Parts: sequence; structure tokens; C-alpha cells
Amino acid sequence: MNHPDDNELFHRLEAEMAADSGAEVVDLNKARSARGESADSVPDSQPTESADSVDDDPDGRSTVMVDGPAPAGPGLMDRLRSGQRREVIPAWAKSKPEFVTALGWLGGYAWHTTTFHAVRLPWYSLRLAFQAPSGAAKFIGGAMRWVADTEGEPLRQVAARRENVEEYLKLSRQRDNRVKLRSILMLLALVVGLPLALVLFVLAPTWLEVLTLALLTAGFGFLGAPSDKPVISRAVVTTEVERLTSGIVERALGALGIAEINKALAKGGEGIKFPAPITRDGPGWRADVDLPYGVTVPDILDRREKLASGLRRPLGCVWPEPVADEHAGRMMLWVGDRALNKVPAPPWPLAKSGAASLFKPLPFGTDQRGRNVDLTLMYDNVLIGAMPGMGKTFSLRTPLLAAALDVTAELLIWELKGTGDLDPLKKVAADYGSGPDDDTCAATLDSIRYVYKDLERRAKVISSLPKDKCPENKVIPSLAANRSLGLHPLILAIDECQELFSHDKYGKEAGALCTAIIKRGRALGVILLLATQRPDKDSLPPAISANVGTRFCLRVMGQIENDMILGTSMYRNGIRATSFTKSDKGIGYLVGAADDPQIVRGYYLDNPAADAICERARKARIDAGTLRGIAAGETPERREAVDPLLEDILAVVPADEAKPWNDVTVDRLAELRPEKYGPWGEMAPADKARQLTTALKPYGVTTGQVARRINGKTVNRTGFERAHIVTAIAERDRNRDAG
Ligand SMILES: Nc1ncnc2c1ncn2[C@@H]1O[C@H](COP(=O)(O)OP(=O)(O)OP(=O)(O)O)[C@@H](O)[C@H]1O
Repeated sequence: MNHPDDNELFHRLEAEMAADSGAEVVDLNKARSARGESADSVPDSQPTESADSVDDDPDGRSTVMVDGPAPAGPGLMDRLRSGQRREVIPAWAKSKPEFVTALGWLGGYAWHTTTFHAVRLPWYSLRLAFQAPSGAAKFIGGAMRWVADTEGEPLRQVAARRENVEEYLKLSRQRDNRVKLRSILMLLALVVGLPLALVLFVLAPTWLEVLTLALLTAGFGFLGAPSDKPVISRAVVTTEVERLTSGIVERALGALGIAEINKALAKGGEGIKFPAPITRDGPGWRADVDLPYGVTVPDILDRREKLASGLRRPLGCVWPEPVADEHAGRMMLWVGDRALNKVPAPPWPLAKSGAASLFKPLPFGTDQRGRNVDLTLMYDNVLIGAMPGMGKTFSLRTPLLAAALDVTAELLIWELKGTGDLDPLKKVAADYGSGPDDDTCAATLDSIRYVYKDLERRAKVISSLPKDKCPENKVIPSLAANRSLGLHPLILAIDECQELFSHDKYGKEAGALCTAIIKRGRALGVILLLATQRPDKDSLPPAISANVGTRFCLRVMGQIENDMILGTSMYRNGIRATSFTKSDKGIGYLVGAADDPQIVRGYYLDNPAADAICERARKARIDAGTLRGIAAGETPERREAVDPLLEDILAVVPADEAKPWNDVTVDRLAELRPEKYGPWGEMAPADKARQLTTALKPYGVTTGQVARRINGKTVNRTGFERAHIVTAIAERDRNRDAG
């Protein structure tokens, strides 16, 4: 007969066995201590049945069991299906430029080693000749010792010392036999060898004699070399780097001072999990790490310096990264053999030869593993940001040089720092200006207006094309190549764009036009490239930073700058350009060029290199008949003789309207010339008023509150006096005539 308590115990055991079936092997000690803990903390919880089931306890209370029996987990096929397939052919072998670079390196290595030893050949020969007598002596001595079986001598002496007669006699007999046999062999060698040498000396041709002598000298020379002074020195000295092991990674993580990691590493803790083996990946080691529960990759990024110290590697070698498709605690840790900023930069694949197409990926830089990273400019815009002196201009120059090598591309380039860093591109640019002054800013704005105006024309051309010629309603290579359509790629690049966007007079309009260009230009073949060292909301309109597709952020000081360049929440997600150091010039996070953010070091192209590339690009453009604008000695289309603002205001404000409101005037201006004032018209009423006030300031026209009665109520808004516009025109014309 079963007692009721026995029954309950039986059911519970049965349920526990069911729950455990199919589960993993359990560490009994851990399981016991865990059970002990849970028993202390939650005495009532007994996970016995599935979540749906209800267990009636003796008190009549029903308990819903939330932990079901352990699921069997994904089967083998599921695990295989969701597993990551590694590439059959490595990426470097599939990419032509990388393959060529690898071959070039191999050729260079072989050439260096060959020339290194060839130059030292006379010295090697001399040393071998000097060492040959001592080598010959060593050889003869060795042969004599071999015949006399001297290697068995210590054993025989030990047997004699121990007075082990039997063993001594055995060893002596062995020695006698050996000496007998070896003496016969030696005699034979002398009987055959010496006459052979004599015959060779008398009969053999000179070349064979010389060869034999050289080989014997070399052989004896090598033998005679002191063991600590080898004859041949090494052409390439490799630095030994410690192998990355799970122990080293655990040691480094344990040194970060993160409580959860320490808990996991402590006795009885779960330890750190490595979902894949630590492998060689390019010139470094790759470790995939599952951080303990609650620890995220950004926590580690915050302590990159400590991590590097724990790994005993320079900071530039240690690159922890989040893994986009995985949970927040999955970290890919790449530890390079050498610091990224110390590895010599590979040459730009297009530096010496080759043309480019903006529709295809263009070489921009290399990642930590030395693999080429491309940027496709077409249908995209680029924003580059960093603190001063970290390599913005160099990073902007590379895509511009690539664009120069596409003969169809029209380049409008503005460098508002005034140092002439982009001067080489003047040879190929349709429009170019350098300087931080008002005139250059005004000319840049003109250029932006020209591009904005061209958007209208391009949109009309595209919408008028038959669908089979323009299947995607956007510029495609065949349309870009058709010169009569004027749909060639149009590149507008502004370095140090904060100078323009924060300009009192031109800033607002430039910001509004660039935003419109970014939003509408992609499909129309217009590409905007901006570089700034001050990524705050006054220097970089938020609409621009929100709409750019490709972003490259070199070292910045804080989270706000990081997210302004790379996009909202990037810092929080562990993409932090703040972790770069002062010597990480040209190294930044590239976002938008591939699915995941990448750490990229831009190619290094200095002024002479850029000059040579632009010379080549200019020749190609002359041959193709596409050299235009200032590069061809023409006045660029952008230049407007006189800003027609004052005349335009008079045109939209009738003579009987003495005191018009700013926002109403802006609306009318936008209607009159949408290509020029369109973006003003899209602003909020207060911004419209401010925009017109700013635009009128240089002409000495002031604005103020203008009251009107509407529906019996007095309404005050910003306005100006029409008569002041008339006076300003007269004044301006008088000045111009005088000047
Ligand atoms: N990819 C690179 N590899 C190595 N060094 C680089 C790289 N890019 C730039 N540098 C170095 O960084 C220096 C500064 O570069 P650059 O003039 O582009 O910086 P910047 O951010 O535009 O400076 P500023 O804010 O003063 O305009 C260069 O003189 C060059 O020596």
C-alpha cells in the first residue's frame, strides 16, 4: 500500500526525470549548490510540470509551474542550417585588388630576400673559406670518434664504477664489434675514396673540380661555423607575438574591474564562454566571446585601455567589437600582431593606374586585418567628421580622387579651411574654391544653388524618359554615359562645411539646400560629400546628419559628436570613435558602406601622390572630352553677377504695401523663384522671418515688429519697410558704379 506522501514523492521524481531527459550533462556539484541557493531563496518553487499545468498542493492552493521540462533544443539539422558557413575561397583571393596586393607583397618579399643574400654572397664565401679548415678538422675528429665508438664510453664507465661486471662485459663486447665493423668501413672509404679523388683531380674537367671544391669548402665551412654565429644572416626579422588563448582573454577580462565578470571567473562561477575557437584572422587573432549575463560590449569598449593592458598588447592592437546580429553580450575581439597605426599603409590600388566608375565600389581604406574596404558613392552621400588634425581632409580626398578618375563625373569642390589641401583636384574640377573667407562661402553657396537648380532639371529629364530606358526612375550607368541627357554624376564636396553652415548670412540657406540635395539628389546622380571638425547642431544641420547614408568618424572627444557623425545611438551600441587615440590618424568607424560598422584606416595619399593621380585624370578627361568648368578655363555656371534678392522683393511686394511681413514675403519669393527661394518657403514661419532678416542685413535693411489689424485684433509680426529696399538698391548701385 502506498502512503499519500510516497505518491507525491514518486510523481515529483517522475516529473523531474522527465524534465531532465534530453538535457545536457550536468555538473553535479554546481547543480547541487544552485539547488541549495534556490531552495534558500525561493523555498516554494518546484519546477516539475509544464507552464500550463496546475499542481495542487496539500493546502489546496494551486501552483502554476512556469519552467517547463527542458526543451530538447534545436536538432542537428537546425543547428547546421543556422550555422555560419565559412567562405570556400578566402576574401583576399576573390577580390582582385587584394589578390594583386598579396602577390605584390610576395614578389617584394622574394626580391628583398634574394637581393639581401646576393649582396652578402662574397662575404659568405669568404667566411666559408676561412671556416673550412676548422670544419674539415671537425669532420675528421668526428669520424675518428665514430670509429672508436666514443659515444658508448660514458656508459661503460658507469658500469665499471658500479662494478657491474656482467653489464661492463656486454658493453665492451658491443664496442669491440662496433669498432671492428666501423674500421672496415673506414678502410674501404679510404681505399675507394682516395683513388677516386685522385682520378677526379687528374681526369675531371675544370668546372667539375671547381664545383667539387666549392661544395666541399661550403660543407666544411658550414660545419666549422661557431654555433652562435651562423654564416647566413636572416633577411627578415620576424617579431614573435604571444598566441592568444582563452586563458589570456579571461585574464584580461578579469582585470577590467567588472563585478559580473569577476563573479563568473570566481570559483564555482560559470566562467567566460567562447562560442567559436580562437583562430588566426589576417595578421592577428580573433576570439569570439560570450560575456557573462548583464555585461555588454560597450562596457568593455569603455575599458579598452585596461583590456589592452590585461592582454599585454599595445592599445592599437586591441579591437573589441559588438557583433550586430547577436545578443548585446557577444563580443568579437581581434588582437593584431602590430598596432594598426604602426602597420605600413598599403598603396591605393588606383594610385598608379586604372580608371574608376562611381557606380562601382571604390577603394577607400583597409580594415584591421589589412583587407580592402570599398565605398560606393553613387546613390549615396558621405559625411566625414573628426576633431582637428585626425585625417578628415585625407579621408575626403580619397573618394574625390576616385571620382576624378571617373571621366563622366563633374566635380564641384570647396575647401573652406584655406590650406589648399585639395588643390591638386583643381586640375579636374568644374568648380573649385579654397578659403575660410566670406567670398569663398558665398561662392560655395552659389555652387550649392547651381546643384539644387540642376536637381529640378535632372528630375524633369528622368521623368520624361521612356520606362525601358529608365526602369528604376534613377540615373543608371547607361543614362550617365549619355552626354546629351546631362545625367552624369555630379559631386559636390565641402571640406570644413561648418564654416558655411554656421555663417551668419549664408548658413541657413546652405543648410536648407544641402538637406534638399541629400534627400532628393541620390536617385538623380548627385552626390554630396561633407567633412567637418565641429559636428554640433549649429555647424551641421540635424536634417543633414540624419539623412546621410555613409558616415566616417575619425577620433572625436564625446558621445554627442560621435552620434552626430555616425547616427543616433551608435555610441550606446558600442560604435565609439572616442576610443581612438591621438596617433590613430586616418583611422575611424565607417558606417553605411557595409551591413555592419567597420573600423577602417583610410589610404594615405599625400599631395604629390594626389597631384600625379589628378594629372592622369585630367589627361583621361581631355581624351574623353569631359574637362569642364574652371579646369577647362571656363567661368563656372554658378556665378551670379548680382544677388537679385532686393529686386525680387520689390517684384513680389506691391508699391502700396508699405510694411510687408517677412514670412509672407518669403512665401511669395518661393513662388517667384522656387529654385532659389524654395527651401526658404519650406521653413517654419519664425525661421522664414529670421532668414529674410539675415539676408537683408548685409544691405543695411533692418526689420522690426509690424502691427496689422486682422478680424478686429492687432497681430504683430516681423516685417520691413518697402521704401528701405528701394533705398538699398540705389545705395548698392551707387557703390558699384563708384567701385
Ligand atoms: N590614412 C592616413 N594614414 C596615416 N596618416 C594620416 C592618414 N590620414 C591623415 N593622416 C595624417 O594626419 C594628418 C592630418 O590630416 P588632415 O589634414 O586630413 O586632418 P584634418 O582632420 O583635415 O585636419 P584639420 O582639422 O586641421 O583640417 C596628415 O598630415 C597626415 O600626416
